[in-house]
Amino acid sequence: MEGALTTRDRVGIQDFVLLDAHTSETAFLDNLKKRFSEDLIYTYIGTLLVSLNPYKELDIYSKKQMDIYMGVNFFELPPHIFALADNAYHTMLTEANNHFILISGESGAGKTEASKKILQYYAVSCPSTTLLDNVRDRMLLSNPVLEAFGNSKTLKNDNSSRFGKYMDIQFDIQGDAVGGHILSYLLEKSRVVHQNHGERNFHIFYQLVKGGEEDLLHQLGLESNCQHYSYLVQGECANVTSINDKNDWKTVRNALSVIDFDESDIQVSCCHTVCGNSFCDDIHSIAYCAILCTTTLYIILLYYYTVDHAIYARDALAKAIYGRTFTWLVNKINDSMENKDSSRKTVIGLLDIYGFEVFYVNSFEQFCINYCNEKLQQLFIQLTLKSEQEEYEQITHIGQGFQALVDFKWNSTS
Ligand SMILES: Nc1ncnc2c1ncn2[C@@H]1O[C@H](COP(=O)(O)OP(=O)(O)OP(=O)(O)O)[C@@H](O)[C@H]1O
Repeated sequence: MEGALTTRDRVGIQDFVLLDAHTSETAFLDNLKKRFSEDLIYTYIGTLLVSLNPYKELDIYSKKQMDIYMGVNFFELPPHIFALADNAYHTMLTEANNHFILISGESGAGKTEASKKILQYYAVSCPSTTLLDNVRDRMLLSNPVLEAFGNSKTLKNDNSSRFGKYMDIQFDIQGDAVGGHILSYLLEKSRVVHQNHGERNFHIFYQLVKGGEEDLLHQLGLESNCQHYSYLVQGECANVTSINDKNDWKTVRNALSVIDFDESDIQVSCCHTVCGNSFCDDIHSIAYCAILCTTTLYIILLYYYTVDHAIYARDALAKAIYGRTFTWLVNKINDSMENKDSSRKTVIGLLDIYGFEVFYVNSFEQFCINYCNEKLQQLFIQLTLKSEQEEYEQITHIGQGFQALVDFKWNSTS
C-alpha cells in the first residue's frame, strides 16, 4: 500500500482507526481539516467512509480513477467512494449475499452526489452487453427525472432531495447488473403549496414553464412566465443562477423517453404536475385542470362556506395529486428497470437517508422526516457501531478467559 501512496496522500491519517488520540474529538476534527485543506475529502474509519463536501469540482471521479480502483483491495489505495463501491460489489459476489450502502448526513452534505458516483462507478465497472446497457442507462437516467420531480432549492442546498430514497441494483450470479428498484418515502408534498423565502417549489414546475415547448404549454393552458403562478414565486427566487431550468427540461424530457415513457405518459405526468400545482387561484383554472385529468383522475369539487376553507381544499387537492403523480412516476421507472429473469440474484442497496434540517422544524412533515432520520440513524448505530463494539467485547472476554487460563496453569505449575 505504501508504495502506491504519494506524499499528498499521506497528509494526516487516512484511517481514523490509526489515530493515536482515538477518543479526542479535537484530534478527529484536526485530521479532517488537515486533509480537507489538501482537497482530500475522504477518510476511513475502518470500512466506514467519511466524506466532506468540497463544493467544487475535483478531478477524482474520471474513468482513469475508476480503473485504478477496480478490483483492488479496499485498504490498498487512498480512501475513495469508488473503493467502497468496489468493495461492496466484490464482497457481494464472493459471499453471494446482499449488501447495503447507507449514506447519511445533513442536508447539503453530498449524499445524492455520493449515490450518483456509486451508480456511475457500477455503470463503468460492471460487465456490459446491449441488454445490460439498457438497464444501466435506465438506472442512470432515472436520476434526472426523480430529481426534477422530487428535488428543489432550499436555503441549504440548491438541489435538495425532498424525498427519501432507497434504490437497489440487482446482479446475477456473474455480477452483471440485471435490474433495479426504487422505493421512495416521505415526499415533502407541502412544498407544492408553500415555500419559505429563498426556497422554490419542485424543479419540474420551473422546467416546464421555462423550457416547455410552445405546443405543450398551449395544450396545458400555461404561460411561459413563472411570475404568473403564485405557487412558484412565494420564495421570490424563481430564477437561480446555479440552475438552468430550460436545459434541465430537455434532459428530463430525453430521460423520460429513454425510460419507456411514451408521449401520452409525458403528457399525463405534465398534466398532473400542472394540476398538482393547480397553478390557479380561481375556479375556472381548477375546472380546466380537471378536464385535463379526466382520463385518469376523478375530481370532486365541493362548495365551501369561506375563502379559507376553499383555499385549504384547493391546497389539499394539489398536494394529493402531486403525491400520486410522484408515486406513479416511481412505479413507471421501476417497471422499466424490472428484472424479468427470476433466477437467483443478489443486490447492492443504496439508502440515501433523507437530509435532515438541523435548524428548524417548521411543519409536521419536517418533524416526520427528522423522526424517521433519528430512527434510521439509531438502526445504523445498532447495526454497525454497537455490533462492532460487542464483537470487540467478546474478543476481550475471550482474551481475558485465555489469560485467566494461562495464569491458572502458571500458578498451579510453579
Ligand atoms: N463530491 C462532490 N464534489 C463536488 N461537489 C459536490 C460533491 N458532493 C456534493 N457537492 C455539491 O454540493 C451540493 C449538495 O450536494 P447533495 O445534493 O448531494 O447534498 P445532499 O446531502 O443530498 O442534500 P439533501 O439532503 O438536501 O438532498 C451538490 O449540488 C454539489 O454542488
